[in-house]
Amino acid sequence: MSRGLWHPGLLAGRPDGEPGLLRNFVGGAFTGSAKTFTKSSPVTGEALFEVAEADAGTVDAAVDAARAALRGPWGRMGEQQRAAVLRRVADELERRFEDVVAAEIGDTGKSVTQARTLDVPRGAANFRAFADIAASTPTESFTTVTADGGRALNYAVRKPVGVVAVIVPWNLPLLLLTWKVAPALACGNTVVVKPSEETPSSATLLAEVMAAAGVPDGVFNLVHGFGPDSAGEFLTRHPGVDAITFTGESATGSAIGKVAADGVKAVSFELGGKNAGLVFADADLDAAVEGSVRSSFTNGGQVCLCTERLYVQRPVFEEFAQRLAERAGGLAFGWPSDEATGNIPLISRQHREKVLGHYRLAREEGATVLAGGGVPVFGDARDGGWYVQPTVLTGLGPQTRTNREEIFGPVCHIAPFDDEDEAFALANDSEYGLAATVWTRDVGRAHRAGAALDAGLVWVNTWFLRDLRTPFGGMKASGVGREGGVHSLDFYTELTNVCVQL
Ligand SMILES: NC(=O)c1ccc[n+]([C@@H]2O[C@H](COP(=O)([O-])OP(=O)(O)OC[C@H]3O[C@@H](n4cnc5c(N)ncnc54)[C@H](O)[C@@H]3O)[C@@H](O)[C@H]2O)c1
Ligand SMILES: O=C/C=C/C=C(\O)C(=O)O
Repeated sequence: MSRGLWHPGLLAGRPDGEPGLLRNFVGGAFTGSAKTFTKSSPVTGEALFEVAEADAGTVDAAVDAARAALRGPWGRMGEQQRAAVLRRVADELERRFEDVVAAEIGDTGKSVTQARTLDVPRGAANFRAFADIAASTPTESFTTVTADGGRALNYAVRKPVGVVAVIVPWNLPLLLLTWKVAPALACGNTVVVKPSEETPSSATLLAEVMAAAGVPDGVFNLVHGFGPDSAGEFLTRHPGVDAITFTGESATGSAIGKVAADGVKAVSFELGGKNAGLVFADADLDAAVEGSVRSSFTNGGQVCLCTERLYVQRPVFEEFAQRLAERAGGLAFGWPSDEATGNIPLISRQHREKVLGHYRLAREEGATVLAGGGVPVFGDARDGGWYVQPTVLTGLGPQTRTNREEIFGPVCHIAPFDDEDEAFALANDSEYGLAATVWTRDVGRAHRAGAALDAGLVWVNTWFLRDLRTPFGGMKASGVGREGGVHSLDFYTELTNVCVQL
């Protein structure tokens, strides 16, 4: 018999008896369903959970519950009261800290160090940040002088959009879910969330947290399932949904965009990337190597912000390439529960096939493999999981598929450049425009990069350093719109301008 859903065995990616059942959460109650699917461990391939797949009727019930809750106590609260509820959610998440860590590791196989320092703290931080932002951001007001010399007062009122569908991927499950749920709720909306089929656990635990924190029934609803012809599509097609916020692949964003257009629904899309890192010869090379190890290999390279294209100025290219390859080869393959673990498994067999397909393609395109390129052998249960070696490639031109397609694994290609203009042009030569990272000691160049690079996020001498008040999102195929700070308020509210003739 299982010792509960979030048992310590998950920290090693192992089951503990019979797989537990993860259920949908509708109108404040957990509900099962006729159909279930199996969630397996990326670490060992063993079955961890059965998950209740929401059918169209369950999605209807979730949307109805969300709509009804808009008219209930939630709809009557002021923003300060809602902020207080969200702070209780953050407190409760922290009280359940080790359960959430176990849930995240069970689903993804990520390292305990990352879960404890990034994923779970950011979950709590998202609720506190948007409680503060929503409760303290003013709206505009203008006095108008009319033709006859009279006066009119204009002021804007923020109102919730209504029922928001939140559809998120598997790579940073709690972080990405709460990054959207927190501002949506802070603005007075109600939500129906659809986590990835690969990562049902932390969203289920968040439903427990919501109930314990006193979030009124129907404000947070959860439906499990897949995309097409399943919970994801039922939700985006639902006429009762007012807005869709989505993080995931660009192709999925495009499919959802078509459906949203039919329903004339507002969308916010955070999509894929093929992010460049630029290392100039004047950079602190130690910092650039360590920063690039992080930016290419964190979370098994499964972060939309990860660097898959590194361009290094010619005088330091050889040294940088050699040092990066050595560091990649030296990253520890521990169990998730080992604090020193540097490599984590990919999320699924299917995703590993995709990444290994790219490793093969790179060789076919003529790449030189400086590190990795294959699958590690453990001699233990992890051989049943979805690990690949962190991989450093070189020798390919900018038009190769390796340098154009998002791989979403622990892999980067490294190529030399001669001057700043060439570096910026190479970085911009992409269908995507999410993030760029620049390593330089030249302060003028740092600012020129910020202006020149076609990316929603430009980091200088750092990577993935986040302030939740700042705009976040991508250009080109990397997204539509911005979230973060007041930009989240703009998406999760409707503004009514009130004009009063004085
Ligand atoms: N820009 C960002 O902020 C950001 C952040 C994280 C991940 N990503 C991107 O996410 C991708 C990896 O995640 P993934 O593989 O889970 O993405 P995905 O697009 O396959 O799936 C994302 C979510 O959409 C659902 N979905 C799939 N098809 C759907 C449909 N037709 N209708 C409704 N829902 C549907 C999935 O079930 C899942 O919950 C990468 O491309 C990565 O770059 C982007
Ligand atoms: O995988 C993508 C990471 C996205 C990060 C955020 O959305 C964030 O830090 O708010």
